[in-house]
Formats: sequence, structure tokens, C-alpha cells
Amino acid sequence: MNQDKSISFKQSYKISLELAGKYSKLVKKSYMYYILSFIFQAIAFLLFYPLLNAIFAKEFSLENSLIWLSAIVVLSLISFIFKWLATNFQYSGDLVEVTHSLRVKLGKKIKSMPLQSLYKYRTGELNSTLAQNVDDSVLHMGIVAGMALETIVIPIVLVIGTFIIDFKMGIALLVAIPIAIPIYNWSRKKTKWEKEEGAKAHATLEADTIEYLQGLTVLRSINQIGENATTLKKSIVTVREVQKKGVIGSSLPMIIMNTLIEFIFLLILSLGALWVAKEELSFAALAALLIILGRLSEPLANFLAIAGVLDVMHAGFKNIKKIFDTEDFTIHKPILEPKKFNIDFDNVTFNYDDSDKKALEYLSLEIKQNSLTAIVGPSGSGKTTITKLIMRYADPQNGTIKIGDVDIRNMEQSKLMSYISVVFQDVYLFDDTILNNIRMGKPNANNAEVMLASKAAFCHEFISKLPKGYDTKIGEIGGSLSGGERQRISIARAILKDAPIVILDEPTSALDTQSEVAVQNALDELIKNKTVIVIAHRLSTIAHADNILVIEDGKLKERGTHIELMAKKEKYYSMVQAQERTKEWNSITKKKNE
Ligand SMILES: Nc1ncnc2c1ncn2[C@@H]1O[C@H](COP(=O)(O)OP(=O)(O)OP(=O)(O)O)[C@@H](O)[C@H]1O
Repeated sequence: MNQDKSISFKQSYKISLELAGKYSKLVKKSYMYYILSFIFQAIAFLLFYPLLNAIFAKEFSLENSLIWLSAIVVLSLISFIFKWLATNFQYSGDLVEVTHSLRVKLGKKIKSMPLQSLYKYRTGELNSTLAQNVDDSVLHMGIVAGMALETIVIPIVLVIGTFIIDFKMGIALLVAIPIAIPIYNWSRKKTKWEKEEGAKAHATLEADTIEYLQGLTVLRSINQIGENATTLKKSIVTVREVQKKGVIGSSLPMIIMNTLIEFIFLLILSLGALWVAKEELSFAALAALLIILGRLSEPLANFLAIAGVLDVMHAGFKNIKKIFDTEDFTIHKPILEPKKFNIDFDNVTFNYDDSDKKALEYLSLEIKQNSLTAIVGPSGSGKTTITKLIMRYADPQNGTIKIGDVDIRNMEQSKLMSYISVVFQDVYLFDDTILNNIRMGKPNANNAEVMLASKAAFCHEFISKLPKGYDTKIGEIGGSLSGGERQRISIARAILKDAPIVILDEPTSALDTQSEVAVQNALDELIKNKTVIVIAHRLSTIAHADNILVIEDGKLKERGTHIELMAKKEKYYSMVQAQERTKEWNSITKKKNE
């Protein structure tokens, strides 16, 4: 599809069927009924000509007149029935089902998208696609499609009919159409710009608003609230600018188009009157033409407005299609399930989509089942990338990653995720009850299981002290949970999930000593008999690890236990020395300040 051109009626028809999925037959049927309804209605209007002929005939024939009148009534009734059948698609609730199934399909797609593709979207963008764009698109299938078909079918049938009534009049009508085309194209360009830019500006505003609210604390600390929230302010102003430019740009063509239609109709009528005077046209034909022009004016006047609405929908379609067109993870056949939970990287090279730099380079490493492996290295060396790839954030460009000797590409994504629990430094709690927040680890767990996990994570006590205990909503207590408490709730979630692999991304580094002890106790419960990977900056916390992997520039530089690596006196040794010196320096400056 040519993205720079306005969407044609045909294109929007095709896309609407694609989006309707299993409901496409119903949508097609509804369109068909609309077309039939408008054809019958237009023919009914054309039959005014023989009716008027019968009425104004030299010898008035009541019988003839009644026959034509009955024909008009019957055709109108048929048209009404077809319209009723067409709109039944909306009123029977099928349209709502289409909206629902499209949203569910999008939700499934988002779930199966590689995280790398997902992270390219801002939260607000996805939000606006799932909510607004889906509604806009489905609106097309229901209401606007009928109006769009009316603007096409009625004029076509009426123009053909006019030719049959009077060839000259038919020509006069046809000549008028090419005059309107350049104005139509000019206007479409203007309205398309407004609708597409408008949709983009709104999505940006939505995303900025969400990010603004999420980051309010940080923004406050850097004095970026209210008048100073520059990003949000900018996107609010952009919406105003786009709307203003759009309204100015699209109103003028609309006024010109409508005036032109009225002018052309007047001209045709004047011509008709002249031909009647010259006895080149019957009075009945002129009267019929008057009726036909009256029926034509509405769809023609609406044409631009409807084309504009189609552009809004096209913008929505494009966003929905962009999500559907994202490549899914391919699950390699045969689908396998690991029996063990050791992890192996074999010659793994990976660079992020938008970067030329290799985040990991020909990396091979082994993580034994039920061992505690620490990954250390300078910032940007690739530690987090290793853990992301285990969770299939994206596939490496080279090499394989195996769990229990099974390539992770041979595993169902949901199965793979069920093998892994992650505890991050930043804990995300959903605005739901504490009970449900923990239960997310195992959705079918009963309350007793949740409480058991919570006790193991040392959070039962503080939860019990909350006014509504486990039924307290996270939103109700807002920021009153400490970092350590939030962390322990997330550990309870992981304990309940009981996944065989646990990834700890520096979960205690942001905590004070007292909280750290409590969280460490909870972690000790979590990692019992698990394959554990810890990303650590503070080397003192991983001295007891079974294996330490030193990563630098995406490559494995050293491996061994703390004792082995210290004895080697190379990279790890220097890192430990450097941290010791920093610690000493900090305690000296602390003492000085006291
Ligand atoms: N989403 C991304 N897109 C592009 N490049 C990325 C992305 N995430 C990480 N990188 C780059 O990949 C390299 C490895 O990053 P990674 O986050 O794995 O390092 P790290 O060792 O975990 O660092 P840190 O200790 O600071 O968290 C870095 O050069 C980083 O800039």
C-alpha cells in the first residue's frame, strides 16, 4: 500500500476485512446489504420520472400512476429491509464482538512479541492503539462503512439513471464530476495530514502523560512539574498546533466543495429549465431531475467529511497493522521441554536492533544446575544482556542458548517463562491487592499457599499489620511501603512461582543495611535448590558464589570461585581491590564529616 497517499475506499474495505478476522464474512454481508439497500433506494428515486410522466401525461392515467407509486413504495421497502439487515450487524452486538476479538488478538500478539520489539513502543502508544485505534477501526466496519457506501452507490445509480431519463442531463452531471476531483484531492491531502498528525500527536500526548505521572517523583526532584514539565507541555502545544493547522487547512476545501456542488446543481437546473422552455426536455423529466439532485446533494456534500473519517481510521489501521506485522518468535520444531536446568551459552553473539556495537561477542559459558553463579563486570559489559537472552528478549545473531541441553528456541515462550523467576532492583507492583500481587507468581494458588510464600519471604508480619492485611490495595498505601518491603513482596511472588531458575538483578543494592538483611533472608529462601544467576556490582555480596563469571566488552574474561580468582590476581582481583579502596575512602570521608 502506498503510505503517502490517502487511503482509497477499496483499501479501507480490504483492511477492514483483514482486521475483522473470523467476522469478515459478517462484515462482507453487511456491506453487501448496504449496497443492495442503496441500489434499491436510488432506483426508487429514479422511478419518480415515470411516475411524474404518468401524472403530467396529456391523458392522466390513475392506474399508471398507482403502478409507479406502488413500485416506488415496494422498492423503498426492500431498501429498508436491506438496510435493516446491514445495520443488524451493529445492533445485534456482532460489532462489539469484532472490537473485542480484535483487542484480544492484539493482546495475544503483544504477549508473543519479542520483548525487543515491544520495548520500541512507548506505553502510551500501545495504550492508544488498544483503546482508541481499535474503536476507530471497528467504527468503520459499522457506521461509517454504510455512509461511505451511500456516497458511492447512490451517485453512481442516479447518474446512470439520469442518462436513461435524458442523455443531455446525464452528460451535464458527468461534466460536473471532473471539476470536483482536483478539489477533492487537494482536500484529502490536507485532511489526511491533519488526521494522521493529529493521531500521532495524541498518541505522543498520551505517552508523555503516562510517563509524566509515572515519573512524578523524579520530575519533582529536578523541578520539572507544572509549568516546567517541558516534554508534556511541548506535546500539549503540538496537539493544539496540529488541530489548528488541520482545521484551517480542511475547512476551506470543504466550503469550496459544498459551494461548488450547489453551484453546479443550480447550473444544471437552469439548463433544464431552458431546455423545457425550448421543448427539448419534458416538464416531468425536469421535476424528476429536481428530486434526483436533491437526493444526490447529501452524499456528495458528505463525501469529503467521510473521506476524512476514513483517514482517521487509516491512521488507526496502520498502528494496528504495525503491531500485527511485527515478527513473532519462531518456535523451532520439535517443541521440547528440558529435564534439567543448567544453562549453556555456545558462541553467542548479539547486538541490539538499533546498535552496531556487539553487546555479546562469541560468548560461551556454562551455568550448572542448582549452582549460584555471579556475573560481574564493568557497566555496559553485557551482564544484563546475558540474562535478557536467557529469557528470549531477542534471538542472538549467532550461537545457541540452551537450558537443560534444549535450545530455548525449541521451547514454548510461556513454558520458558515458567522456568524463570526474576527479582529486579526496581520492583513493579500492580494496583491490586497484595494478595493478588503475590498470587501473580502462580495464578491458581490458594490463599494458604500465598501466605506460606509470604512467610518464607519474611513479609507476612508487615502485611498483617496493614489495615486490610492481604486485601490492602497497593494504590491505597501508595508509597508507604519501603523499598525493602516492596522487594520482599516481589520475592514472595517468586517463591510462590517456584521456578527452577532464579535471576537476581542486584535486588539489594538500593536498600539500607537493615532492609538488606531482611531481603537477603528472603532471597536465601527463594534460591534454595535453584539454578541462580546474580548480577552483582558489590563484589562483597557474591564471595560465596559457586562460580563467578567476569564479563568485559561482551566477552568472558575470567571464571572461577572467589578464592581462585583472587589467587589469579587478574581482572576480578583488581575489581575487588578497587572496591575495597572505594570503601576505605568512603569510611575515611564519613569519619571526617562526623
Ligand atoms: N536496549 C538496548 N538498545 C541498544 N543497546 C543496548 C540496549 N541495552 C543495552 N545496550 C548496550 O549493550 C551493551 C551491554 O549492556 P548491558 O545492559 O547488558 O550491560 P551491563 O553490564 O548490564 O551494564 P550495567 O552494569 O550498567 O547494568 C551496552 O553497550 C549497552 O549500551
